[in-house]
Amino acid sequence: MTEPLLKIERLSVGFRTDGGELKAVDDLSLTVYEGETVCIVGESGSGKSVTSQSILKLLGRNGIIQQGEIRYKGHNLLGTSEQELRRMRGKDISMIAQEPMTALNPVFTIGNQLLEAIKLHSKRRRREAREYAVELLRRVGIPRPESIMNDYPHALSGGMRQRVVIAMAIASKPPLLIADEPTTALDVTVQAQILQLLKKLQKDSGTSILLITHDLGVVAEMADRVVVMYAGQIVEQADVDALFNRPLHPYTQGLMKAMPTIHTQTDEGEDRLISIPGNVPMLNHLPQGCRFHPRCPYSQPICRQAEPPLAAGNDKHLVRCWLTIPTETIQQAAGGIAI
Ligand SMILES: Nc1ncnc2c1ncn2[C@@H]1O[C@H](COP(=O)(O)OP(=O)(O)OP(=O)(O)O)[C@@H](O)[C@H]1O
Repeated sequence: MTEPLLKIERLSVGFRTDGGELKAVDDLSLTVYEGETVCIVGESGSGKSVTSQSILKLLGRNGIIQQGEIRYKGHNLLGTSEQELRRMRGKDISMIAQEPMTALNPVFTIGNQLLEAIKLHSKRRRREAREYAVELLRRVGIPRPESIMNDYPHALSGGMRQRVVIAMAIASKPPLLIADEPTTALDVTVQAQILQLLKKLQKDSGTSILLITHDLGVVAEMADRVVVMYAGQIVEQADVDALFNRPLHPYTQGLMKAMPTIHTQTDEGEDRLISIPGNVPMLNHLPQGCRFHPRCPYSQPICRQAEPPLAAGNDKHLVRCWLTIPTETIQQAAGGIAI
């Protein structure tokens, strides 16, 4: 197999806070290969955004990379200067955020901002750049692109703004797109259109996508591989079909039961949402043992005492759960704790 485009190895990220240092991401490893979509899924606060922000060192001032490596085309991003990273942002790796207005400046026209993004990494003359900008707007499905160039962001709907942000993000044809909840702020029908757009762009240009979402519906639609995070750790990682056909971690199983489907409708035809009881633990009050055990319907004594390793279930399917580990191995690891 070829080298991955992006390889994160044993990454831990902390934050200095008034209450001491918090570990928001704990010993996380993942890879993204050329042309594939990897989804990171998990509830709010599980460390998805912190993972993606670490890639281009966009953590706030109180963020600290405690350990690990992030390699893009074999090049260690964590050892890269701020100047070099600034050159890489947009050219090699682009980010699409949840709320398009965070990427757009309300006082400049769409055309100004798109031309700026184009000229940042290419030597096109003004006329060529303008033609390319119009072509990009057309490619992301914006009707009447020439006239939209003169509009200000507030004149567009949320879905159209997100299309503009995507146009800016792909202007320099970056091999890797990081999209952090790109459809969460949009209406359901618009969400589907934006996902279709990302898929089409990927098919046309072979871009890799690291997609962050809390929505398993989005994962089913988009992912080749899935990373499930809980309280800063990966709890399961698998190809999308393997994950949906046979989720191994009780947390993933819970997320799937919480997905609205026709099977969860009541006799009156209303959606009955089954939620996972309890909440994600606070990072400064993590439970001993498995971080999910207080919410887990299958919790055993070992789960309350020792943290399970992330281990191979079958083939490339990884899971962090004592229930999937053979009893003899647990007894050896736990030194005789009852299971
Ligand atoms: N600058 C910061 N200072 C302190 N704690 C932070 C900071 N940024 C993030 N955190 C904490 O890190 C943890 C992980 O946050 P992160 O934003 O990655 O979660 P998430 O899974 O992306 O959730 P969401 O979907 O709500 O964004 C949270 O507990 C969050 O409060």
